[in-house]
Amino acid sequence: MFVEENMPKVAVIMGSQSDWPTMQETTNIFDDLNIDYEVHIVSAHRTPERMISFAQNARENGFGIIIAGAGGAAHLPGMVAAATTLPVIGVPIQSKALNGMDSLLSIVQMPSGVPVATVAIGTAGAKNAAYLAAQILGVTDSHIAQAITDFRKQQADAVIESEAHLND
Ligand SMILES: Nc1c(C(=O)O)ncn1[C@@H]1O[C@H](COP(=O)(O)O)[C@@H](O)[C@H]1O
Repeated sequence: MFVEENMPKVAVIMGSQSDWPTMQETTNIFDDLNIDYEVHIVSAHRTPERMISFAQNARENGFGIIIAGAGGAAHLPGMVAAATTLPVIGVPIQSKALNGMDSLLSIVQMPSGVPVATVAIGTAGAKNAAYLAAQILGVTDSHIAQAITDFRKQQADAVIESEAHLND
């Protein structure tokens, strides 16, 4: 695995272990793109001191971006964003009761001055959180930028390929 010297890690955090099947979609992409990350369970509600300590120390612990997944009353991404100036990407987990609309609205409507870059509900959002983080890292890391360019090409080729089969 190639990791550029001093490249910041991405923190992938989630409110509960039950969010892992969704957030694993994020880390699978980091594995494919050779991006360094750590996974932690941190909850604004259940482990508030741990959340504040995690967010306040994230930069000195080598993180450059935080991806936070949470469901229901999804306060984690916004509260982490309040306690750090690192960019925070919020992933609304698809909750059972309200299908993730609760998660989405809890994450997306931040007051001005404390942004959370909010992606779509569920696994599509978890994947896009990884691509967005990679694109941000790619601003200063040419290897990651190239990996994204290669991925986009494969994606486009797959679309063309899928069309070809329609006419078999
Ligand atoms: N939204 C939050 C926060 C938080 O925002 O701090 N902590 C846990 N949770 C969410 O509660 C849901 C149910 O959790 P359990 O399955 O553990 O009961 C999860 O989707 C989690 O993200």
